[in-house]
Order: sequence, then structure tokens, then C-alpha cells
Amino acid sequence: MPKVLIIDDDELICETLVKVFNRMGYDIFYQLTLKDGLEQIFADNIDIVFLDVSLPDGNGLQAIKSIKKHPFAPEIIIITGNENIDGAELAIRSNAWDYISKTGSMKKFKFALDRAFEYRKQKQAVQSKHTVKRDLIIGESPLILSCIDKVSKAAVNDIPVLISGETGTGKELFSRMIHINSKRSHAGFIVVDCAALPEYLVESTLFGHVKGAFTGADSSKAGLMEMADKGTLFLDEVGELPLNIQKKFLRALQEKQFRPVGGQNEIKSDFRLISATHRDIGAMVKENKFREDFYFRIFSMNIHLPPLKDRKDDIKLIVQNHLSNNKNFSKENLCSVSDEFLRELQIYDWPGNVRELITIIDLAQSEAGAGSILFPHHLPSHLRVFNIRNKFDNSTVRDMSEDFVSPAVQNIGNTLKFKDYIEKMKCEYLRVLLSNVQGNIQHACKRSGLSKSQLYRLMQQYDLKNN
Ligand SMILES: Nc1ncnc2c1ncn2[C@@H]1O[C@H](COP(=O)(O)OP(=O)(O)OP(=O)(O)O)[C@@H](O)[C@H]1O
Repeated sequence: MPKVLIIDDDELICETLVKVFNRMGYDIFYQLTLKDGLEQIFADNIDIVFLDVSLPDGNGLQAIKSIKKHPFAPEIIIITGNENIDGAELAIRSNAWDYISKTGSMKKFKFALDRAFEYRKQKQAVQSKHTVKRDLIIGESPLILSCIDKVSKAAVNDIPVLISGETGTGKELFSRMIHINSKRSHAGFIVVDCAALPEYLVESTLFGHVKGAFTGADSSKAGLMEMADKGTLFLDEVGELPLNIQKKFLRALQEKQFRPVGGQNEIKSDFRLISATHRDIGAMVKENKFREDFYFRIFSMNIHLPPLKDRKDDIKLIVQNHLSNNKNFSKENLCSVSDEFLRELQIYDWPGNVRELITIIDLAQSEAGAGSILFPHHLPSHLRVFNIRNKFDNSTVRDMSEDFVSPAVQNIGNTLKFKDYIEKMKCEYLRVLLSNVQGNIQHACKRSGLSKSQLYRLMQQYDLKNN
């Protein structure tokens, strides 16, 4: 929901605008002083500000320039009780969106707000298309482009993001891209792998501890949450976070402060949270294995990364990119790929996704040697076996369908009775089945699901032989 802030010392005006704008679907706040207003603009990523000119602690017009210097500055609409042409000119020259009189009708306020928001949306869409740094994310398929678009949206705000997807789909990579493109990029990107932490270490690793907090705590130690101050905290495999820690974490997220293990004093840390999971957290909530309040907090925005098998067009790009960036080979000794090699990669279903693809390319390269052309026989045998089976199953299905459906289908529109049509189909099915297994009854039973006695009975009925 777009966020609007009113900075005006007249509380009555603020409350009237809050009511009206709320009804229009905006998330709306107000502050009575310039100082409090300026603090909230950047803490809450405000989209549009209604800014009064005469405030108890400063002049709104003079504040515009410094607000606008910020790369994520909101659109500013100046509101004033004493309209004057110089003030209006200064506002527009300082890049304010509009300048309106407080005595104007409510319609004017609503119109200015809607137009400013329309403009902001367009501006962000253009920015997101052109400015997101995505050099490490390879792929041009529509599925991956839509995820990159979400990265650019996530980068211009500060809300928690949950990245979901199978293992190896790039959850950590995408999280880093959000961080790199965000206003927090100058600070750290701190990774916490919740699945790798033993339960007794989770709390102190995240929140830190003071000296003597437990046996072996010989000195105080800062936690990862403190280290992420001003930066991004990446909670990998968030589904593994114990329930009691989720509760403490939620508080830290809301208050932006927490207490280290064994400590008395609260520590402040302002971090952006990005979480990742390969699990269905919604289902875990239903089974009481994950806290609902924590889930709602971390799920403000979701980016679901598609498995590689759903975006096979990207395989060629990833292979080429990985080969040309391989630091183990000099430029003259880079491997190239044959069409057959790429075709094999397209057939496989990639349960380990991009990570598995990269590993397979490395294996094939080391098998082939520097400067070689990669052929299918450089691929590991498990992959080639999978592909052979896949090709065989598909061709069997294709053979059978081409052989027996066509003649029968041609007759549907003729005078065949339903019963006769079914009989014909059964006979054709059995004929093709027996031919494909070259009369091997055992194989025919396995493929058709018929028992031996059923198969013999049908063969007798349709006068078919197994040779
Ligand atoms: N779109 C992509 N383009 C290029 N490389 C990618 C892409 N997606 C993933 N990778 C690479 O694949 C590997 C695995 O990515 P990453 O660790 O981000 O996956 P993950 O989803 O976090 O995996 P896991 O769930 O197992 O932790 C990394 O080497 C990463 O750089």
C-alpha cells in the first residue's frame, strides 16, 4: 500500500486528511514537526509527503532540496495557508510535485495525491527496468525476468522479503541482488544458515551473548543481528528457525532492538530482513510448526524462483556464461559445446537446479580437458541414463499413440457404434503393445498393467499372437 506522510503542525488538518486518504486506500501517517517528519520519511520509505511551509521548527520549502537529494526521495506536495507566488515558484524549482492551498477543496487534495502516486509508480517502473544491477543472474526467460522485476521493486523499498524455491534455484543470489541494488548496499550482507546451526547455538549466534552467559562464554560476543546494522540480514532456510527464537526475532524486527543472551541492556540494530526457504511455510503455519505472526511479518513480499526445468531456454545462456568465466582455463583454452551436448542438457529435469547445472558443466570440462568441445559422452552417466529412459518412454508412448489412435479416430465421424469403436481401440492397443515389446509377455504386462492371464485372454479374444 502506498505510504503518505503529512507534515503539518495543525492537527485538525492532519486528521481530516488521514480520514479522507485512508478511504482512498493509502497508508497514511502524520507528524507535527519538521524534524519528526524528516526522520519518518526515510525510516518508513514514504512515497508521498504533504509538507506544510511554516512549521514550528523550520520551513518546509527550504527542506525540499535536502529531501530530494536522497535516491529514494518521496514526491512532495507543498501545502500552505498563505499562498504566494514566490513560494510556489521556489517549490516547483526545488522539484516539488505540486503546491496547493489549504483552503482549496478536498477534491484538489485527492487529485494531487492520485496524480503524484501515478507519476511515482511510472518512475519506479522505469527505474526498475533500467537500473537494477543483475550481472550475476543469468537468464532471459519470461519467468526469470519477472523475478528480476520483483528484485528491482524490492530494492527500492525496505520491507521484509521471503524468497522461495527449490534448492539451487538462486535464493541466496537473488537476495544479494536485492541488497546490492538497495540503499543499504554500503553496509553488510550477513548470512545466517538456520539449517546449519545447532539449536543450542541459534540464539547466541543471532542475538550475541555477554561474558558468563553460559558455560564457555569467556567473553562477550556480538551476534549476527548486530553485525547487520544498516545492512541486510539474510535468514537462509528460515523454516528451520525454532519457534521460541521466532518469537524473540519478531520482537527484534518490530522494535529494531533486542537483548543479547544473558544481557540486561537492549542493543539497537536497524537491518533489512530477507528470508529464504524451500519449504511451504504456509502449510507449516497450519500445522503449528511455524508462528503465524512471524510468517506474516517476513512474508510482506514474496519472490518465488522457478525450477530450472520450467525455464530450459536459460540453460544455454548459463552454460555459455559459466564456460567463458571459468577461471581454471586460460582464454585460449576455453571449452566450447556441441549442439548434442546442449540437447542432452535440455532433456534432463535438473532436481538440483542451477547449482547442479554448474557442477555438471565443471565435471564435463574436467572430463574433456582444456580447449575441448563438450559432447554428450562427457556428461556423468546418471544424467545420460535418465535421458535414455526419458527418450525411450516418450518414444513408446508416441509410437503407440500414432499407430493406434489415428485409424480409430478417423472412423469416429463415420458409422462406427461406440461399442465397435472401443473394441477396435482395444485390439489396436494390444497389437502395438506386443509389437513394441517384440512379443515379450513379461514386458507387455509391465507396461500395460495387465496380468498374464488377462493378457492371454485378450490375445485370444482378438486373435493376436506374441511374435
Ligand atoms: N539465475 C542464475 N544465474 C546464474 N547463476 C545462478 C542463477 N541461479 C543460481 N545460480 C548459481 O547457482 C548456485 C546456487 O545458487 P544459490 O546458492 O543462490 O541457490 P539457493 O536457492 O540459495 O540454494 P539452497 O536452497 O540449496 O541454499 C550458485 O552458484 C549461484 O550463483
